[in-house]
Amino acid sequence: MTTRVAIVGGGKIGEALLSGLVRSGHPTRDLVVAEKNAARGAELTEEYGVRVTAIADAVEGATIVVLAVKPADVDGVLEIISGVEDTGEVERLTVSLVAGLSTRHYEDALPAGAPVVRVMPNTPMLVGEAMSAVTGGRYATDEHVSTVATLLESVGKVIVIAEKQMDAVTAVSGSGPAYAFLMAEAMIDAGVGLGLTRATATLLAAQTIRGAGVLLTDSGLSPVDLRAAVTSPAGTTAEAIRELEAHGFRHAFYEALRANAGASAALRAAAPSAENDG
Ligand SMILES: NC(=O)C1=CN([C@@H]2O[C@H](COP(=O)(O)OP(=O)(O)OC[C@H]3O[C@@H](n4cnc5c(N)ncnc54)[C@H](OP(=O)(O)O)[C@@H]3O)[C@@H](O)[C@H]2O)C=CC1
Ligand SMILES: O=C(O)[C@@H]1CCC=N1
Repeated sequence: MTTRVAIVGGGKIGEALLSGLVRSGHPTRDLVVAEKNAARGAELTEEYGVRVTAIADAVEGATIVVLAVKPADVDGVLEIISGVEDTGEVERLTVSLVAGLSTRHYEDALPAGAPVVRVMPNTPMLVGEAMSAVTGGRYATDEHVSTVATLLESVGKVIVIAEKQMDAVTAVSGSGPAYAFLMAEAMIDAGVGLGLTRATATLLAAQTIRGAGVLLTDSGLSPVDLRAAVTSPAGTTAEAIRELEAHGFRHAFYEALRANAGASAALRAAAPSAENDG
């Protein structure tokens, strides 16, 4: 059966999914976006050739409804979706990309027994290089989870996890690209400080991070081994690593990821129907 996907929220991650699906050959006639901001909607139509419409219209006939709005906008969207009659011709699967909120939160708002799958993706989906983690709610069957996993495999790598791991996943891979970009900014600024042009420093940092990423995913070696291979005895890298460690680099990551996971849990605690079992 055709997978007709409605993406509610055409912001950063909604566009990343849209772009990834279009790049992977998903027919645009089977994709529709609901986006509140008309100018933004027009941009998406121009860029990807997809129809942008109101939520109720987008959801009608969709087999998968993806929620890609900010956590605070979720309940309003769920109210509209719940009001759209399920014709019974196609089963509607609700997929949330939203941080923090548990599958139970959606199940409580949707018609009884509605299947819900929760995903934590990341923005490299835009270029088909996402890392997505998937978990099913109480009414989601293995088939629902595998339908979503298959869809997301077309835009990157996928793992199926237990819902209780979602906050940790958000901390590592959901937000992870931001840490890599922050590191790139810092390397570029430091390179400029050492006399490189910004363009040269940007090229050097970007290709270095890309190359290191490919080594990490494809070499079969651990990060420890890969770093050791760069760190020549009495060499330059050892000096840099010593400084990074002296400035609390590793500790900063522990604390940053803890703060990130805490922020996810806080989103759940603040939700109107406070469900804390995610
Ligand atoms: N960005 C990321 O890297 C990741 C984000 N996520 C999750 O994805 C969700 C979206 O994040 P992100 O894309 O960054 O946020 P954005 O603000 O970029 O995107 C959300 C979009 O949804 C629109 N919107 C809000 N309400 C409605 C509505 N009722 N109908 C249609 N569109 C609506 C917003 O419009 P307006 O701005 O006008 O309100 C905005 O364009 C969040 O819940 C986040 O936790 C998950 C993983 C990674
Ligand atoms: O910053 C956020 O809240 C979202 C979730 C993961 C990445 N971006």
